[in-house]
Amino acid sequence: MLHWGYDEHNGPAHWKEVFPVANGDRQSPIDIKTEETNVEFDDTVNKSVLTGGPLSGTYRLRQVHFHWGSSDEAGSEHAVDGMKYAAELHVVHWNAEKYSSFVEAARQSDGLAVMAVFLKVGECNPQLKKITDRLDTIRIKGKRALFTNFDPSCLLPKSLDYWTYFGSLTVPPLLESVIWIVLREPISVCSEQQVQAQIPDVTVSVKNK
Ligand SMILES: COc1cccc(N2C=Cc3cc(S(N)(=O)=O)sc3S2(=O)=O)c1
Ligand SMILES: [Zn+2]
Repeated sequence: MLHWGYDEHNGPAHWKEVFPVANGDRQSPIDIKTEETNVEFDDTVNKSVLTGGPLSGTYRLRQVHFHWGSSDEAGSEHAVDGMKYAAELHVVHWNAEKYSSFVEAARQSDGLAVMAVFLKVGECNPQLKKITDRLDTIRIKGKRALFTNFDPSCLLPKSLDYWTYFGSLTVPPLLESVIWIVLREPISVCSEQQVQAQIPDVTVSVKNK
């Protein structure tokens, strides 16, 4: 396998040939089975509130990127009760309190925290417009768009209910260093905001200056 990808010759079935951690016990993505998961609440106060979530300490924003597929039915990486969404937004952070660099953090079991937000096709999303308007400039895999003062929290849905689990990067190097926070409520994107990338399933990264 020359370089990992999503084709027959270099797709997920082959990744373990170069990244043996693919056979690990906390590989992502997973299919979230809601009937088996409790949304965590801190019930030590008189009304249930989510406090701090699963993270101890603060995780520094590293990058935001999307995953999508060649159809609206199978673009997300995680699934909920077997159902996939049109796309999935990942907001990648690293534990800058405990580790001195992102690459070092990426090798630690509590080094990374990625918030995943599902995208469904519906009304146009004015917040997402800041990114989708720029997708035309990064149609080719590997190209990057630089944004200044981009606050990813503007992309979040109303409810911050989430599922969380200890997992991995979903693409090579597949490091088992990610605390996943998967939001239950999807955000919407309209078809005009979807750029048909020349290579489906390409992951584009948006990096702030
Ligand atoms: C040592 O080089 C490293 C170390 C750690 C991460 C990466 N990266 C490559 C894959 C990858 C996968 C991500 S996902 N889809 O699970 O959110 S985030 C991410 S990355 O940070 O760009 C490169
Ligand atoms: Zn991702």
